[in-house]
Amino acid sequence: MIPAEVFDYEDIQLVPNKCIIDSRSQADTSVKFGPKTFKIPVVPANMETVINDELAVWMAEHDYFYVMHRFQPEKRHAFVKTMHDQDLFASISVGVKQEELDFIQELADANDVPEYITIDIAHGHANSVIRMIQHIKSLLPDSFVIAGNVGTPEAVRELENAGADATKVGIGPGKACITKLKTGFGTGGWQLAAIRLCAKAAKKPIIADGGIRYNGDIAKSIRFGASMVMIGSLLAGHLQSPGSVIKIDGKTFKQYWGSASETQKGAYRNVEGKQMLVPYRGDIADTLEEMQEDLQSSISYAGGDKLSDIRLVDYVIVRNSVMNGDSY
Ligand SMILES: NC(=O)C1=CN([C@@H]2O[C@H](COP(=O)(O)OP(=O)(O)OC[C@H]3O[C@@H](n4cnc5c(N)ncnc54)[C@H](OP(=O)(O)O)[C@@H]3O)[C@@H](O)[C@H]2O)C=CC1
Ligand SMILES: Nc1nc2c(ncn2[C@@H]2O[C@H](COP(=O)(O)O)[C@@H](O)[C@H]2O)c(=O)[nH]1
Repeated sequence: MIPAEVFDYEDIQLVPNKCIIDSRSQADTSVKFGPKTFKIPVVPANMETVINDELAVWMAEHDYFYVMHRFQPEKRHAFVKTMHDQDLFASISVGVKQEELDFIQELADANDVPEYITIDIAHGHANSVIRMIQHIKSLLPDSFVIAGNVGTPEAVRELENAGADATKVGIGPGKACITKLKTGFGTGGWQLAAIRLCAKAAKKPIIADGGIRYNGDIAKSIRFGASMVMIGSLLAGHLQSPGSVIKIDGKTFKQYWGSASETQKGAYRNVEGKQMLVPYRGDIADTLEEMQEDLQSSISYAGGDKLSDIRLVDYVIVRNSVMNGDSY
């Protein structure tokens, strides 16, 4: 049962503990997720304006997790082969339609086994997703399967019981999302509380997906039980981001659109996302490094020396007042 009392990122402050390290550089931000260990618990969203082949290669080469999107389905098999030819891990997304089941069979027949497969649909607590998890696990048992998206403990349990190795939590908190407005449903506005509820039910890792607006929100996601944090808008404005560059009144932006937007779908049918511009932010390497430095600081404030120490800190609920109009 979902409690009526819920909160989101801006309502929470983590409470500091005594520092036990002499330099933030001593704080270890690395995370084991599935078969591999990554530098930070951050993954760019599997969206067409956030990740592409080139960025995926760069991320894998630099020990960052990535999930390739599923919107050029005909290129996915070659993508897996190309990554493996370069001795890099392959991490792809799939849907749940018949052609996606067939694609899994195709990969299995060719023995091209992606290290990670993310089942990516809007309402992941569905029989179609359970069928897909079981299909992947029977044909590609060595792939680590991430299933989503969900927003309830029941959904996490059911997908885990079906064989998912991790679940992705977040229905409607995304920046380009209009699910809450179009359907009345979702975790938009209480995403952090949803992560907490889902993580308490989970026996396997969860990914917090959507709603990250500041680097500190990554630490908050970890505190409430996430093992990995998926980020769209905050990572869509970079030199390497696939969206086009747009200049308005001397300011530079990049395009960012929802995977369920009219732009992505090419038709106004079951639209639950919009297109928007995000500020240009330069090289993604700098942003990821800043995220790592900020997480190292978070670990030091937690009184620890590793990521999981953030899980142990107290928190206070400050009901939106924390921002006080702050921004940077
Ligand atoms: N995280 C989030 O809050 C959200 C994310 N998205 C993203 O948008 C993209 C498109 O998502 P999605 O529309 O699911 O993908 P698809 O259009 O590929 O739909 C996947 C399948 O699920 C069916 N389906 C979709 N939604 C529902 C539903 N509410 N009830 C029953 N069946 C459903 C579709 O059939 P049919 O189309 O005939 O219904 C289709 O067969 C994905 O990348 C997804 O992650 C979209 C919305 C919310
Ligand atoms: N409701 C919708 N959610 C979407 C859509 N496209 C992507 N998404 C989700 O948003 C996050 C990224 O959120 P952000 O706050 O970091 O920008 C992404 O990972 C998806 O889960 C959409 O069209 N509608």
